[in-house]
Amino acid sequence: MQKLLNESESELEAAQANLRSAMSDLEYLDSSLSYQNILTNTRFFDMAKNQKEGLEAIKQKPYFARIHFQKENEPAEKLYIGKTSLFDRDSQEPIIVDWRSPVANVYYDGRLGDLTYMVNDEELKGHLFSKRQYKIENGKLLDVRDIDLTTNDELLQDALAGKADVRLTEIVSTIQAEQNEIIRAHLKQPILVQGAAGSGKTTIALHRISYFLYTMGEHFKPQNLMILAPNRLFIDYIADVLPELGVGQICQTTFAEYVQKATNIKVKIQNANEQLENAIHSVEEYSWITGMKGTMQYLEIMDRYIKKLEWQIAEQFEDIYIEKFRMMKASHLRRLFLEDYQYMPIEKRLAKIRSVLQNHIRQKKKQLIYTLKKRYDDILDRSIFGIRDDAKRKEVVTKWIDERDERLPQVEKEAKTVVSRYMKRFDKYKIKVLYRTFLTDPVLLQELAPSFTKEMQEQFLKAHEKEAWTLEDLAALYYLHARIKGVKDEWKMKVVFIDEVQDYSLFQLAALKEGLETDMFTMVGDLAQGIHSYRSLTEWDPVRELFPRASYKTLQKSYRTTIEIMNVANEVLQQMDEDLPLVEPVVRHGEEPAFHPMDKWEPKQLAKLYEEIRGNGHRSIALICKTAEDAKKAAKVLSKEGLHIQTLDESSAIDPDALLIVPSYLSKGLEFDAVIIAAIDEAFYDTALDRKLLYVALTRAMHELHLVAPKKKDLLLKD
Ligand SMILES: Nc1ncnc2c1ncn2[C@@H]1O[C@H](COP(=O)(O)OP(=O)(O)OP(=O)(O)O)[C@@H](O)[C@H]1O
Repeated sequence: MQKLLNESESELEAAQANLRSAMSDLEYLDSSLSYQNILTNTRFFDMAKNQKEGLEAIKQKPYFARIHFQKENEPAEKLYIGKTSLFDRDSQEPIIVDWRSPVANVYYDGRLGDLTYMVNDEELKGHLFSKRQYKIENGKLLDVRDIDLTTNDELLQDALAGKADVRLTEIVSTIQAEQNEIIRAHLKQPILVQGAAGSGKTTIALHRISYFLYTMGEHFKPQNLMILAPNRLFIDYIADVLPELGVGQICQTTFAEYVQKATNIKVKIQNANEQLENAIHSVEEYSWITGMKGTMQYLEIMDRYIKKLEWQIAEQFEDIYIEKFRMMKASHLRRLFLEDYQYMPIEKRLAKIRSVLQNHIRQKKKQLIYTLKKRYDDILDRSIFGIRDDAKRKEVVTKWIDERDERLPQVEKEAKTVVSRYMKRFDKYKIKVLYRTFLTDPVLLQELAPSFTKEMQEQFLKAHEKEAWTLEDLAALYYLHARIKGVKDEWKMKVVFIDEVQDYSLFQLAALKEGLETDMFTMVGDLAQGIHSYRSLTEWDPVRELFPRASYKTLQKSYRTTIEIMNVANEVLQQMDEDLPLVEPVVRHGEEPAFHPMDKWEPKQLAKLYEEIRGNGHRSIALICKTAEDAKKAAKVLSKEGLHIQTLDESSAIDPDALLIVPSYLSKGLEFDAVIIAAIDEAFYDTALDRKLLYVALTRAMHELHLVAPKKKDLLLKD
């Protein structure tokens, strides 16, 4: 590797020198030639630079596994697997194969013995003699182990015993077979994953992106991929993994952010977590509206609205004329709009009709001018030869010539402007105004939502008296925008990865699918953590109906927590209304979660507990409360003790050295070495929402869990 690195360095230097001389040649060479020259040399320079950086990145840990493998009808070989591939310069033989390459699948998936694997949709056969794992750090080989089915995956055990860095890391060396199946599942098809807390959903989604770009990179640029995460905090949390996996430049955003950018509609939306807080405190009025706005029923209402607009437009088509000559019939234009171009967004259809008309009129105009000229010629002929009286003849001929000379340019001019004038009748839509009109106009509401009772209509109108925007409205705005204006190419991602998909409504997913015109979605989520379920998904069947091509997978093993912590979390999971299977922790033991009875905030005691946890060697430690209000209180109380604390909100950048104070719902997706759940002022009640909030909080802990409350039942646990 050092030899390759040296070579690569000299190549880079050479490329740099070439580029420099290409630049200096710019002045006296023919400009297009020198431009070419610079372009080629820049490309060489970039390649050399990437290669050198790639080599440097893997130098300290070039590979993590080796397979002794024989492809059918070929000699057996020993293949080393690493994060990127490395080839012998002379023979072009692989020295290290990339973990994403087809043959590496054998390492993740294959049992020892005869097996099959796929290359470019073709099934190949082979025989696997052995799988070997290496532990290499800083260029030193620390351990070597042969693995097969019977031995426990010690590398995995090691990895899981590691410390959380308040960041997600890549797991290429310990990907498990069930996870590998999802990472490598058919890339051109959608996939939906129900995975238990800590089963690696987020991690897998990120590895699938890396695998996707490796395999399909020729057809898809990273800019065409989008990952939708719940909030900025979460994006920050995953941000480091993508470059580590060799993936940069992919759009990482939230649904709300994406919609506002793609539609260019700026609205201040009520935060989903504020809505959630309202739900926790049961203060939201008319909560049926929030739920309803996420359903396919609401999508149908929007469809009806769009139909109505279409008819209004269709009615405005009239025959189009130049002078008294009809250029195109209204009925034809209407048919183009309502039928032939129906697959396009409304404004795109109108633009298309405009250009069709323009072309058509350009053709027709030539004919028209020809006909008119001919008519004048005939008349002039007749006048010249038919009128005897000189004066009279002169008068008539002049009249016709004057008329002709005035009329023909007029027709030319008319032909140029008629389409623009004609199309002026069609206004450009303002989506926000359009949608607000629907929310506030009783007649329109009655027409579009006939199934609403009188009372529902009244509540609906009342709820929208004041202009306010929620996440649900964004889905509707996006849908209307997509159907009326169409999503611009730069925002039309071709492949979408959604984490925490249980927090989406069906309408949100349908709107995205419609706007992006693709179903290539990788969706991962967990219904047991569906804390927004009053407005989002409570089962997967409707999603599977929406994505009929999607494969559906489940992950039941949790890699995050110890058996002891998972047992407590499972006790809460069992109380949920949904019939969800218990989570199986991978075999890893730890301390029994400790219960510390506390009737009111005891800052000294909590500070002592925190110090004890730190004393056990843990670094990322969170104190989770049910609500933001409670978290604020905890922060106030504890900061008086002089502890270094940070209260997390959605846009926080996590301080790895602080005691993190987090409201339960915001902790979703994150993980910490140790977690203290404090239900001192606000207990978790026996409601669907509280059970989920508590479950989320419990499953954040990797190694240690402490429960602080007046009574165990405040945490929904038995004494
Ligand atoms: N195969 C694996 N090898 C090593 N670590 C793994 C593996 N799979 C998952 N992990 C680790 O388990 C933890 C949980 O993973 P991740 O956060 O992706 O799970 P999740 O299903 O998204 O969890 P949640 O639903 O709770 O957000 C992470 O620390 C991850 O690195």
